[in-house]
Amino acid sequence: MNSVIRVEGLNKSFGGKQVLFNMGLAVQPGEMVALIGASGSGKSTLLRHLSGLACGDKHGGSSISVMGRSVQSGGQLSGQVRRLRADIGYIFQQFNLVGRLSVLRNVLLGCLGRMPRWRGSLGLFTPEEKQLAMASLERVGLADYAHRRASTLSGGQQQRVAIARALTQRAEVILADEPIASLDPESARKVMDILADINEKDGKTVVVTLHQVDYAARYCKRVVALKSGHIHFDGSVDALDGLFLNDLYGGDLDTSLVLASHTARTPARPSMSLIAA
Ligand SMILES: Nc1ncnc2c1ncn2[C@@H]1O[C@H](COP(=O)(O)OP(=O)(O)OP(=O)(O)O)[C@@H](O)[C@H]1O
Repeated sequence: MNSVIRVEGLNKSFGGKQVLFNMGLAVQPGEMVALIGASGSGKSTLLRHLSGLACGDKHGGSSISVMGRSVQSGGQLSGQVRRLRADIGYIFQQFNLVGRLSVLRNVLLGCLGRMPRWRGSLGLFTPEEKQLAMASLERVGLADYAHRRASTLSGGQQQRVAIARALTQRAEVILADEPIASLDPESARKVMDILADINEKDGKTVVVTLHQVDYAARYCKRVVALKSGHIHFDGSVDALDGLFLNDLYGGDLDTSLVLASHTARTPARPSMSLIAA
């Protein structure tokens, strides 16, 4: 099967300090992969390279492609990276919404990558685009909030708006960088439920960086663990036992939490219809 994301030989340095080392990664279409690792291990940096928000070092002949199209190679962004970004939805820890705009306007911004620039700059969206944006808001349980200012929503709601924007973008690949790091447990669960639903029902490929290993265990079958800029482990979530996590995090982790949720993973997650604002 052709990988939807392929990384080969990626090195990255900041001011002479190398932070990613010869990374290689292949993600298949429809996978939901958790990127875990201690703070500073390189998770966000790797994710930023996948969408061309950062460029690898020139040496080492690195290459990154998404959906068979080059994002960058040899430390240079591809000329088609802007077009390619239309297929990549990026979810940020701090949501990246325009607070003074309505929720619906924010979601419509997802259309910009696929419409003529002049129409985008005038904010002229077609009825079909508005319909898609409303359907995306419905999907994340926030249709009733469409005309509210984005800044008036809670953090969890804003993150769901950001996901609705990625849905409206019709992104095939969703990269989520610490999407639940600043959310309370209930909001975090809703956000992860939505990402899992999009992965399962729409077959979108999801790569999500997570600090909370219990969420990785609950929502992802595959885990890629980074340690000091190296891929330390890439395989089944079943490997997440206490010994493994102590080694990865240097003992700075409550593994009882992880193992409890890992074994309690079997009960089905609530259906999307149960996700309320
Ligand atoms: N723009 C930058 N300039 C200099 N150093 C950077 C920059 N971005 C990241 N780094 C360094 O790269 C390394 C990896 O950082 P990164 O943010 O990718 O780690 P992380 O695993 O995502 O951490 P966290 O979980 O805390 O977000 C760290 O040493 C960090 O200080």
